[in-house]
Amino acid sequence: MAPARVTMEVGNDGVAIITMINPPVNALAIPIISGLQETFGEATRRDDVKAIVLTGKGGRFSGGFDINVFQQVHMTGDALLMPDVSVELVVNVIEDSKKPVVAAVEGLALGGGLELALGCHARIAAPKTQLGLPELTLGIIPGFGGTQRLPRLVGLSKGVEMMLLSKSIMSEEGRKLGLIDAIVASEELLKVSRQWALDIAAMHKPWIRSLHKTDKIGSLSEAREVLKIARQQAKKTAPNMPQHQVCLDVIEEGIIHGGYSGVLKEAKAFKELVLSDTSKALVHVFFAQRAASKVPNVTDIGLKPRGVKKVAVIGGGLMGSGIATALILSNIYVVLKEINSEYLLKGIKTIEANVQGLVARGKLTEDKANKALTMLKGVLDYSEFKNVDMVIEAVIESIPLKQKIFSELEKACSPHCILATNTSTVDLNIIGAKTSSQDRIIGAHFFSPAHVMPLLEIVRTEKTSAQTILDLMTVGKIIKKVSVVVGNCTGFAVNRAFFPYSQSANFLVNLGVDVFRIDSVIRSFGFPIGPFELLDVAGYGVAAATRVVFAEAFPDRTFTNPLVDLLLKSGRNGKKNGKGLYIFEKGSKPRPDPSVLPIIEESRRLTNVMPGGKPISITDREILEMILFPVMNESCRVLEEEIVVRASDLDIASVLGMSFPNYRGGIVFWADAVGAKHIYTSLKKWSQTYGNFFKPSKFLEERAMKGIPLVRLKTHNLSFLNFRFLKLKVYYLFC
Ligand SMILES: C[C@H](O)CC(=O)SCCNC(=O)CCNC(=O)[C@H](O)C(C)(C)COP(=O)(O)OP(=O)(O)OC[C@H]1O[C@@H](n2cnc3c(N)ncnc32)[C@H](O)[C@@H]1OP(=O)(O)O
Repeated sequence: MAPARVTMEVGNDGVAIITMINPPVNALAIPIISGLQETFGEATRRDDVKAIVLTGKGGRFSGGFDINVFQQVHMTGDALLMPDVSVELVVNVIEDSKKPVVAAVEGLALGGGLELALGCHARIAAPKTQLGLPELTLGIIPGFGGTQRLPRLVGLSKGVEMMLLSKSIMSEEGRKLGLIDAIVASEELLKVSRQWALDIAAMHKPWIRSLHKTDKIGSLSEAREVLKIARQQAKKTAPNMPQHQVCLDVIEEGIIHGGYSGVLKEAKAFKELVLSDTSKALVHVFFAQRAASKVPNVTDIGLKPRGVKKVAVIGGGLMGSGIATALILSNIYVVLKEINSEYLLKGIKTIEANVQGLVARGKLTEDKANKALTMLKGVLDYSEFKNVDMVIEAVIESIPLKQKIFSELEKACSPHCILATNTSTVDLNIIGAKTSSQDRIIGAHFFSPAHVMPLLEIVRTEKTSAQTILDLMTVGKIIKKVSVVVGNCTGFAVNRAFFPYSQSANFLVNLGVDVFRIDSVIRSFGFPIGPFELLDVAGYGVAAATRVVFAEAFPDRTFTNPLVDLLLKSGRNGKKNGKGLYIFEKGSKPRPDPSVLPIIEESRRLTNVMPGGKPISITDREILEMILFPVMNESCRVLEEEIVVRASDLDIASVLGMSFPNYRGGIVFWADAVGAKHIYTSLKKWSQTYGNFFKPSKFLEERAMKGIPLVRLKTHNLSFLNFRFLKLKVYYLFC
């Protein structure tokens, strides 16, 4: 690939076209920043240049500052690796240029990319160009003046909303808001932009320095009110992340003391935040997500994905209908098969309700909803299966039933059809045992609700062909899921690593710890709900079924306890019947139900694990550790058995599949920040008191003893990760 560079071409009309070239997104890498300094310098000096147009090559303006540089800063701790762009380039060179500068924006202008455009004197955009400042998702704030210029162009409330929610807008909305001066067809973009620049030079169009605009900010008291409300909301929605409040402080500085003062404060805060633990974790998650799309011997051997246009889904229950919804929303034809018309109708109604739910929440237009529903057909037999490209089986977790279905599929489908199962636990070799199609059998493990949750766990056996894996990954991309390819074992990667999660929470309850306190500790850590509310929401049936599977697979480390059975016996069914450990009432948040306490007491009496029969005394930190360290312990086994390609795959899977807080980087990243030694010593101590459930794995023991980070797998020679590990401060914070 050619190196990142900036070119300049001066036309006969006296307009210099400065183009950033760094595919695929023209990220502002260091050579691009220095290239901009040089070319702008030259354009300013040259007498034949009257005006300047800034653009990006390849239909994308810029995806922002090069995030790889943040990673280098995290590895070295050296914030000086980041050049001073905000004042030296955007203010001094672009905004204060003696020659007008127009941004010709196409495809996307995000983060630092949009900030460069904001520093220009006008912005011309192609239709459907994505514009946004998503920096907060990386644990930082905009650092090239975006906190000051965006509110001055679009208004304070809108600017705050776009930054705090990292919400992009399209150029059409940008035009209405005043962010974009004109929208023109892609082919006309440069022509119109160069004329616009000449018009500014000739004073036919206004020469606007957005940093000096004040008309859209409102009065000081109005601005303070907007910021106050935003602060309160951010406290609730992002309680453990510093960048939200810092962003608001920086905006306020500019409102009180002027835009330039705001720019200076922003630059300082930006550099501090880059070094924060939150930024380290979120940048790690950014790259973990992209790394998951690269699977050795699948995506790097020159295979081309075969088109998957029509998919059959077997089973219209919760999972099947969710999967069918996800497919039709992305224009893939779905044949939904059920065993009788009553179940089929129920499945179709669920899909319709899923689609209408998205309309009601403003996530889908009525037109698109209607179009999606035309992509769905219900059937009761296999006659439509001849020409489907893929089947996804989503029936109950019964091995004989799944084996029967797969034998039937072999006959009903073409020999090239992909045969996928949505099982969350059952070994794929067992499901395909009665077929001779093992090369095209694959796991497509969706998370509930399948049309909403972003993760697709793709399970391969040693016989699954690379083509089959690639095709399913491609379907994942089309339906906007993040695919993580994992190996075949009980529970695969996510459910396997997390099976101790609810068991350790139950262990604590049986040791005398309050159910609702446990949920609250887990929520404070950053999970959206605690393990017991999750139990109520997911339903006790799921818990009972998976408990058996894991108990059979891992009898040495399973904590069996009677709580779910006791709850069921007392007529509680969780959210399903409105009564579990919590009370569920329409229109209000689930409330802890104190009348459940005698049932919990009964469970404690039956398990009899409390030392001396008395409830243990425990801190919040210990509660968190006793719940998450067993998960890390099992994650170590997943890493050791190479169920995942790389440790960061488990990080992204834990974030997207289990809602592990992304600002803690995922389960393995967080474990390394805590330190293998501390995890190992704690587990060892608990195993001596409470038994094998807590016994540390060999992998963890080895890493703890040798001081090697968990992230490093046998097969990878990633010596720099060791370096990163040494640099990581333990950022094990409770907020
Ligand atoms: C000072 C400033 O205020 C600070 C900043 O600007 S911070 C950066 C702000 N910008 C962002 O957060 C945008 C991040 N990027 C994205 O959201 C998406 O990549 C995108 C919407 C631009 C494109 O998405 P999509 O087309 O699906 O491609 P995607 O696979 O994500 O990215 C393509 C490649 O570009 C890389 N890339 C994207 N944005 C990048 C960036 N800002 N820096 C470095 N690399 C970047 C990705 O890592 C990926 O690399 P790979 O092929 O080696 O894995």
